[in-house]
Amino acid sequence: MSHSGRDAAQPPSRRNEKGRERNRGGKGATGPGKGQAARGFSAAAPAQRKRRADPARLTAFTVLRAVSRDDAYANLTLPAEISRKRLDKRDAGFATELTYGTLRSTGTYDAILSACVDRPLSELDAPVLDALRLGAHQLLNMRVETHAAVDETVALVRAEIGAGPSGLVNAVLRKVSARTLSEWTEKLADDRQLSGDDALALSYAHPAWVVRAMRQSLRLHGRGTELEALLRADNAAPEVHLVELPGTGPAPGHRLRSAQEAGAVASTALTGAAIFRGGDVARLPGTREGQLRVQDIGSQWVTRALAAAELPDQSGTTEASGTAGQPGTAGQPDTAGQSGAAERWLDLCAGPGGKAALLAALAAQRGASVLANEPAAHRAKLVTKALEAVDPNAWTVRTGDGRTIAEDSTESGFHRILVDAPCTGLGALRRRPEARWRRTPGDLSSLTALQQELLDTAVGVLAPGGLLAYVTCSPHMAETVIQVDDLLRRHPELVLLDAHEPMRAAAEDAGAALLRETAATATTETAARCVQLWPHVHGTDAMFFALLQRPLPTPAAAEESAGENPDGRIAG
Ligand SMILES: C[S@@+](CC[C@H](N)C(=O)[O-])C[C@H]1O[C@@H](n2cnc3c(N)ncnc32)[C@H](O)[C@@H]1O
Repeated sequence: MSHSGRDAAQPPSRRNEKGRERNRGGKGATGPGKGQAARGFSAAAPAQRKRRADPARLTAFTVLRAVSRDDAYANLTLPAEISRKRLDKRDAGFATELTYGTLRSTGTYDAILSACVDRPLSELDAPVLDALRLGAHQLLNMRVETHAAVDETVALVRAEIGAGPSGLVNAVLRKVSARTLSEWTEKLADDRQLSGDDALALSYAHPAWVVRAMRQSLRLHGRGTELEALLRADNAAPEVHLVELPGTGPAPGHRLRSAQEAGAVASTALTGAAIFRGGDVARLPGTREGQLRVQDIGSQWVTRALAAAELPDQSGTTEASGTAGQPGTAGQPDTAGQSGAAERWLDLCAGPGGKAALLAALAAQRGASVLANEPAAHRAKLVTKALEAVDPNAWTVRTGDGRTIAEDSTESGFHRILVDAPCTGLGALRRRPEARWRRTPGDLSSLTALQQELLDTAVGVLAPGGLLAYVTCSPHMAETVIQVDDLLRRHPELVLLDAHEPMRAAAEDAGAALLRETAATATTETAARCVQLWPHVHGTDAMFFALLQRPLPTPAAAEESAGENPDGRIAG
C-alpha cells in the first residue's frame, strides 16, 4: 500500500552530482514555494522516482479522465473501474475518496492551481490538469503525506502521460503544498476581493450561482441561517439507505431484518427504510433479486407519501388508502379510493426506476397498477429491470416522451401520477460529485420549460379527484415553488394539498417531528404546503414534493358531463 505514504522511498541526498538542489520547481510553476523541506518531500530526483502508478490512484485518474473527456458519470464509471482493476476493499475506498473528493472540489482546486501555474489552466493538456487536481486533493484534503502525494502523482503522470510533464507536475504540487486549504482559500479570497456567496463558493467548492440558488431557497423555507451547514453536507459522502419493496420478500420485513442482522440500522424517520454503514450492499440477501434496494430515504419518502395520500370518495369527502407499505386491514390489500375500481397510477418520468419499483410494489398490494414511462430506451430497460421483483400484473413500462402520454393512453385518467421531473439535480450533489461543475444557470430555462410541459400533460390525464405529485431532486426555486405557483396559475382548478400530511402518514415519529419544522418555517403559502427535504436536516437528498389534486366535479357538473361524455372519459 503506498497511499499512506509510509513506504515511500527516502533516498539520502537532496543534491545531484553537480551539487544543485533537486526539485526546486519546474518550468511552468509559479507562486509560493516556501516550506517544502519542512513538509517532507521525497529527496529523489524525478528521474529516479518510481514510474508505476499505484492502482488506487490509477483508478481515480482513469475515472477523472472519463469524466472530463467523455462527460462520464463518476458514480457509474468508478464501480466498474474498481471491479475491472480488482481493487481490494482498502484500495477501493481510497480510490473512491480520491475520485469523489477531487471531482467535488474541482473549482476550488482549479483556483489554487491557477495561482501556481504560469499560464491559464486551459492551456495545459487535459490529462495533466486532471493529474494536478488529483494531487491537489491529496495535499489539501486528505491525510496523505506530502511526499507521497507528490511522488505518487508524478509517478502516475510518468506512467500514464509521459516523462515530459512530470517536472511541471512535481513543481506545481510543491507550490500547492506550501499552504493548507484554508490558507489558500483565504489568500485567494483576499487576492480576488471575494466576499459573501463568492467567498463561500470558493471555501465550500460550489459554483457561486449554486450557492446563491441555495441561499434563496433556504430563505424561502425559513432556513436562511443554514447555508454553510447545507454546503458542508453537500461535500460529505451520503449514507447508504435501503428499502425493502413491500410484498416481494419471503415475508413482510424479512429482507430488512436480514439487513439489520448484517449491520443495517432501521430508519427512525421512515417506515420500511434502513441505513447501512459500511459493508458490501450487494451481499445482503434480497439485493440480487431486487427485493432489497439502495434508495435515498427522501426518494422512498415521497413515493410512499403519494401512495399514502387520500383520494376523495364519490361524495367528495376523502377516503384513506391505508398507510403506504402496509396492507389496509388484516393483511388484505387496500381497495381503490373511488367506486371500488382498481386505481391506475402513472410514473411519467420513471428512469432508472427507483421510485417506480417502490410505487409498483405499493400498487400491487392495493390491486392497483402502474404505468412507468421513460423516453430513453436504455433507461426504460433499467426501469423494467427495477420492476422485475414486483408482481408483473401491477406494472407496464412505456418507452416514450412523457408529453405524448395522452395520445397513447386509452385510459380514462390516472388516479395517482408521479412527475419526478428531469431537473438540475442540485439536491443530489453529494452523490454526483461532478454535477455541480457541469450544470450551468443556462440549463434552467430548458429544464423548467420541460417540467412545465410534463406537468401540463400530467394534469391532462389526471382523473377527477386524482392526485398529482410533483417531485424534483433540486431545491432551486425555479424548479420547485415557482413551478408550482405557475402550474396553479395555468390550472386554477387544481388544489394544492398540504404535502406534509401524507409524508407524516408514511413517517416514523422522528420523521414526523422533522416535518413539523419544515411546515412551520416556510415563508410563503405555497412553500408551506410543499415539503422540501435537506441533506443537512433530514440526511436525505434535497428532494422537493408538492401534491395537487383535481377536485371531483360538483354533482351538477358531473350530471352535465355524463350527458355529454357517457363513457366517463376525461379530456386529454
Ligand atoms: C429525475 S429522473 C427520474 C428518476 C426516477 N423517477 C427514479 O426514481 O429512478 C428524470 C427522468 O426523466 C426522464 N425524462 C427526460 N425527458 C423526459 C420526457 N420528455 N418525458 C418523460 N421523461 C423524461 C429522464 O430520462 C430521467 O430518466
